[in-house]
Amino acid sequence: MHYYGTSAVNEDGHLEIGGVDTLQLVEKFGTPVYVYDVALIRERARGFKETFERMGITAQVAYASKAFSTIAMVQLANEEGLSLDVVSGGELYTAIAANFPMERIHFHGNNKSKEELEMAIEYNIGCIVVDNFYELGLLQELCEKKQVKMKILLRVTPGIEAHTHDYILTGQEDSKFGFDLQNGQAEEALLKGMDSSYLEVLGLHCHIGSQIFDTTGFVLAAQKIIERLDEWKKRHQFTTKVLNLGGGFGIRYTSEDQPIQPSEYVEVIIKEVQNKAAQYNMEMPEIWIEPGRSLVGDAGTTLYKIGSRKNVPNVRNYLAIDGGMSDNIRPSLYQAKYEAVLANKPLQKADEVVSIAGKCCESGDMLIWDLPLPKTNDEDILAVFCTGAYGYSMANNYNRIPRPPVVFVENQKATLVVKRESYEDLIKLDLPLKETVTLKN
Ligand SMILES: Cc1ncc(COP(=O)(O)O)c(C=O)c1O
Ligand SMILES: N[C@@H](CCCC[NH3+])C(=O)O
Repeated sequence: MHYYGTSAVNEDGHLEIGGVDTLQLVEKFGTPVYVYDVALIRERARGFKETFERMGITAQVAYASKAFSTIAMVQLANEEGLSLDVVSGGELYTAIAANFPMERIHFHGNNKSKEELEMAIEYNIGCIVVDNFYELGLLQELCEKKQVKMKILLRVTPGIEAHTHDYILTGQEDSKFGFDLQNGQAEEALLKGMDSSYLEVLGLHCHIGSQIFDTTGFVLAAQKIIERLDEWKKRHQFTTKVLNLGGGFGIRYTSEDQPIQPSEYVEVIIKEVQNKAAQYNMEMPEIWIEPGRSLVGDAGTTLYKIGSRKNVPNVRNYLAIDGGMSDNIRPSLYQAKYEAVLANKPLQKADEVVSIAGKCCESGDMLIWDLPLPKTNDEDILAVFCTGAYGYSMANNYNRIPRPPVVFVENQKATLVVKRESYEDLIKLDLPLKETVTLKN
């Protein structure tokens, strides 16, 4: 079994994380519960930042908070000197509540509303990553009205097909995101941005997809963008201050995944930008990146209680846990795979193969297929590894299942950072039939 970060088996033969026995966590916080290894998040953040520092590159490492956005996580990102990528008013609001420095916030999204843009302007955030012509016009209008100048990056699609699941591919021509670099739209957007007295085009952004293991896509994207920047320098005297190459660095969920170290992705990107910049006699831009999954993914473990079992003779043994697609939708959405152990006896030899079913009313609510496990009793605790990215952030209340709490562990200490949702929370926004407002014609 692969143990991530501070995860280990302790003297009592239990899984521990951050020096805390997971069974104690279960006793205190119940199940399901998301547990985060804070030391591992810090290590990952430092891995990215130190590589830029070592190679003498001015950079921003922006945590893509869509992967896992809570006040405590945003504060942790701030403690580690990261910048922050937000994609909605809600993520921005979380950053505001966490007192995150506004100048290090970058606002993304392919359909930011007028209200969201106004909020970004009001809080004077670091920059807006403009995605399309509609937004460019709207932002220019809002900035003019408020008589402010906003820094922007233009998100471009370089026409790269990275090797990953179709739903998380974003750099190809046929994408809902960004200005196309090849068909002239990116250049048109640049001219509009340069022409505006209320916008300052800091540079370009691209994000080719998520859970990518190969550096080729990043290299090709950097090449294509810098070639275009050279043309724009000649034609429009535009020099880019910033080149943001997005996130998407892959992590290990199972033994099928073989990611490289975060530092290796960064080194390859830096070297390519340096080579290309030298080739075109271009000033070296700042390099920004936006890792989400690779900062928090393997730091998260979800603990579940084992419940019912259904054996279909000669077919399959189903073992159900007290969560499922409501706290981790990734297996149902992307056929994502995970590894797991019994937290109360991780070293015990497997003696059967089971499939872990969630408790939602959906046949597709299967968390792990064909997992070798020791014979289980109900009340055993299943620890599913690597659930730190897009688990809590994509959690939902399907079947009115309350979302689990989030606990940070570090140096033998556990801190509750998100409370468990209660049944009262679930109905908090509901109004009884008689009190609802009806609109009459
Ligand atoms: C624009 C942008 N930046 C950053 C990310 C973070 O990606 P990941 O979590 O794969 O690092 C995403 C998500 O794919 C994204 O769309
Ligand atoms: N939510 C996706 C990644 C989407 C990345 C956001 N652009 C996942 O869990 O893999």
